Amino acid sequence: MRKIHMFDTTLRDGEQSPGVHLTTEEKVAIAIQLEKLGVDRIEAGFPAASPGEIINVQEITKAVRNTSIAVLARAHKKDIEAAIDALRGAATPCLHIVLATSPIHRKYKLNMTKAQVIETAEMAIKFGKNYFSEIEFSLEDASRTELDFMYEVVDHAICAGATVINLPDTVGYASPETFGEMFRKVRENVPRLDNVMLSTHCHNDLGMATANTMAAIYAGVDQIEGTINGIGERAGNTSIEEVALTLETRKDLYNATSNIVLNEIYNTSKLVSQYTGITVQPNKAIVGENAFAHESGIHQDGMLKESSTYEIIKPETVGVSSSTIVLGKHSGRHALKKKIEHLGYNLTDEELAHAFEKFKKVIDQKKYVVDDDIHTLIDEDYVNKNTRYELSDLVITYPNNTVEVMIELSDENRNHIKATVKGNGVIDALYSGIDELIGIEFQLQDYSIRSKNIGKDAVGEVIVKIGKDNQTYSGRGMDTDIIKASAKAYLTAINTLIQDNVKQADNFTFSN
Ligand SMILES: CC(=O)SCCNC(=O)CCNC(=O)[C@H](O)C(C)(C)COP(=O)(O)OP(=O)(O)OC[C@H]1O[C@@H](n2cnc3c(N)ncnc32)[C@H](O)[C@@H]1OP(=O)(O)O
Ligand SMILES: CC(C)C(=O)C(=O)O
Ligand SMILES: [Mg+2]
Repeated sequence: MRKIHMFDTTLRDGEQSPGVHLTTEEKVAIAIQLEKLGVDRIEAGFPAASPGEIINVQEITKAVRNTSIAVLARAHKKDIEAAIDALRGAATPCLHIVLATSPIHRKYKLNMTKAQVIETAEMAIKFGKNYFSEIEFSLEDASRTELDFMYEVVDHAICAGATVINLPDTVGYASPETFGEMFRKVRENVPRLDNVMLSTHCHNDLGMATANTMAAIYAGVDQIEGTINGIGERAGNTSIEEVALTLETRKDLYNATSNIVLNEIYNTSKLVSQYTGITVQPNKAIVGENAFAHESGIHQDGMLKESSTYEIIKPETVGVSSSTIVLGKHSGRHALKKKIEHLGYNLTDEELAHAFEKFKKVIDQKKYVVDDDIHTLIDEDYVNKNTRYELSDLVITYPNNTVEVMIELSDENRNHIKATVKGNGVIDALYSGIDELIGIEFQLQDYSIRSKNIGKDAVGEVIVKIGKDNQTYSGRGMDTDIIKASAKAYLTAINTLIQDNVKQADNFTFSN
């Protein structure tokens, strides 16, 4: 199987995203993470851009020793000198020289003839070759360059010493049907390409950066260039994570792989988003918030039965902890049942049908149904109906600097039972008293408390989880008195435990 060389330009083309300016520390932190991700080469910056950029690259070359570091320069002596300065201490440096070749760029931007373009490229590569063994030469705007001229430039560049030839789709003009063909033709017409690496670099102006990159891989390129989260000039670059996952998922088609450590993808995406300030769109492939979220009933049902029905990538593969089931307007009974079980309830089919009917009414009024809504719609009909033990009285005293709780419960036959217990704090005494009265063994797994609104008289909400025989039961209690809320939550969980056993849902996270 072929190995595709992954050239990451998050710190160069990615930093060309409008509004992005990374500090030295941020660039170094991203470079370290890119090395962990397993990219083969990191383009660390454009040293001629500013004295600070030279320092940025120098710091990166100190921190990253096992991954090749490249920098970009125009076909200009002073740009190459800045690159020499920046890469002086690098372990495996690469000089990347760019010069446009398309008629539009030659005429309007460079004001150069074809012969001048070839001469300028040759001079720059030969000058760079005195300092670097690895030189990448990019024919900027290659996808809009005449093929015959492209062959000529590529051949001259290789003769001058280029070790990588990069044919970029600088303005995102290419389409997969013809882009792959361009690489086949250039290989056929420039035999010397067999001795160097052939690369591509795509932009996303028409939303086809990854598609074009995959077409180039299919046509035989050795290296692809891209950025994390697809950031970059204008609409951005090919996103490295999309290519890595396409190779992983479609080995049957591309018969190629990469050195990317897939489960570092999500962490890397988060880091880049945090430092660049560019948020990832929720529906972005692989790293978007919704990439592993399922909202509609038919999909959720399929997912719960067998995740491969609706997921071609397992979230853990890219470092995401789990898929998400989002309860919304389009959700169905299977998802609701799973959610209800996840919250610690076990309903009969009839109760579930009733809860589902109520759920559909609630969702017509709200965009999302959160855990509170589910608790409310079930507690109204179910928990309250099945209550065995209820709090009937509670007295808290503090004799001689200790805590003592007198608790009275009514049981299912409306008999009143009482206990007075000392404890290490009110909740400890309260829960010990309840344990003594009910006499069932279980473990308190979790206790949490929060305020439902603002002010001294706010309603406190307590959620507890208790466990017995590898099963978990939860209970919720609300009261302006948080001790009473604690007692109610504990009793609800105990009533559910007594009533039956409920298995916790696994493998799925529910959004709330
Ligand atoms: C496709 C890409 O992404 S290429 C990389 C783009 N990245 C950057 O430009 C970031 C860093 N750039 C910079 O900081 C500045 O542009 C600098 C320092 C490099 C140059 O600044 P200036 O000298 O003021 O020139 P300016 O950027 O305004 O114009 C570009 C000049 O370079 C020339 N030029 C453009 N590309 C190239 C090239 N590949 N090789 C040689 N000359 C080039 C242009 O024709 C123009 O020349 P002119 O002044 O004779 O008309
Ligand atoms: C420097 C080159 C490779 C580039 O960024 C482009 O052509 O888009
Ligand atoms: Mg680019």
